[in-house]
Amino acid sequence: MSAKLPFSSVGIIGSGLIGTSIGLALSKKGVSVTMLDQDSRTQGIAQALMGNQGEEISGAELVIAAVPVSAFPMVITTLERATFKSVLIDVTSIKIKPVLEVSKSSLSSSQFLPTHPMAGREFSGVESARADLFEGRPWMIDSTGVEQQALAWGKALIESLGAQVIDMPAADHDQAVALVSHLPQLISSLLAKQLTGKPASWLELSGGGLRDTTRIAASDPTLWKEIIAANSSAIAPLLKSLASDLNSLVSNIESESFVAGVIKDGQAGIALIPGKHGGKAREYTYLPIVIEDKPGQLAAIFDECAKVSANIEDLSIEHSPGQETGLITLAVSHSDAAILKAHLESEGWDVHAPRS
Ligand SMILES: NC(=O)C1=CN([C@@H]2O[C@H](COP(=O)(O)OP(=O)(O)OC[C@H]3O[C@@H](n4cnc5c(N)ncnc54)[C@H](O)[C@@H]3O)[C@@H](O)[C@H]2O)C=CC1
Ligand SMILES: O=C(O)C(=O)Cc1ccc(O)cc1
Repeated sequence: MSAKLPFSSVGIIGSGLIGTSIGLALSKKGVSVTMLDQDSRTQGIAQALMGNQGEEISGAELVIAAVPVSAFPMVITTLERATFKSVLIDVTSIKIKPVLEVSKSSLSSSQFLPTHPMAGREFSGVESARADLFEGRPWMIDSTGVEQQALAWGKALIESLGAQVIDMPAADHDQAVALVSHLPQLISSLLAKQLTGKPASWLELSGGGLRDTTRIAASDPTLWKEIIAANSSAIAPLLKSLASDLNSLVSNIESESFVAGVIKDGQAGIALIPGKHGGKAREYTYLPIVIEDKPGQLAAIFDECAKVSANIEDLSIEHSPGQETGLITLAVSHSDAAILKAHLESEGWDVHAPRS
């Protein structure tokens, strides 16, 4: 039994990005983890990563369903057949649907904790899994009607992975993620689509702005088509509102004051996004450092940060083709910025004036 966790064995159904990331983090804490997947190759890799043999899933104290939205009913059927009586947790990106599906099954609704980690990557699959994926991220649960032990186990699991529990009703969650996750995914995909068929020489000019706004366009269409379909009623009004804003912009694109208003409204919106631990909006200092285009520069900067205990909150790298130098910008706290700038300069790095 792990020192901190109230359970010692976990079965994870779905050995992709999310399932294997949870498994890796739990294995590191001494929990016995059994990985299952419909794909035997994937299951083999995931189980090998856990460093143990795996056991019968029906014997696990806690089962986590980490499958696509459409596969959750199959997980329910598997557990029904195994007369599974213990705690079940899911991680699917929408919440009303799985709650309804469990309520219609012979599984106990009070032993089922619906959850959603607001962490992930644009790359799916077992190969993309990382034990630290959930560190510092919000992880939604809906505790409505959930029995005490199931709730305590779910919270212990989430907190042990370094995530922050946010309890809200499934219906509120689905409205919220339509805005903060599903709309951004669709906009990112539509934006990236505009790039197809354009001259490669134009795309060579791409900077951080395009990269920031299109990163999640690399996401898996199979996974996302199901998420969007399951939450379409919450997403549709947001798309209509956006379409109306786009139409107004098209009509007023020649008006400087209208465009200034669009940019200003965006500033007001971005200021509302909380910092990485769900606290107040970001207040970082951005430190630009010129680096040479040779291997090891990034690692060397991280090493210097560690020497003065500077915590990197975020970073961006700008690099033009054929250029022998690049620019790395570190986002750090105000106090870390001053210490880090002085330290890097004393070590001979080319550090430029910080900006807020
Ligand atoms: N990708 C992301 O960033 C996030 C995904 N999620 C949710 O987590 C769930 C898993 O997503 P990912 O790990 O990204 O997907 P993934 O595609 O990396 O992994 C899903 C795995 O489930 C397996 N699978 C499908 N049907 C199965 C079945 N009936 N029985 C056993 N295994 C089955 C697939 O073979 C695949 O290995 C999804 O419901 C998704 O909405 C939640 C938060 C973030
Ligand atoms: O990569 C990102 O920034 C994400 O936002 C990943 C993500 C994808 C799906 C979810 O349900 C939650 C998070």
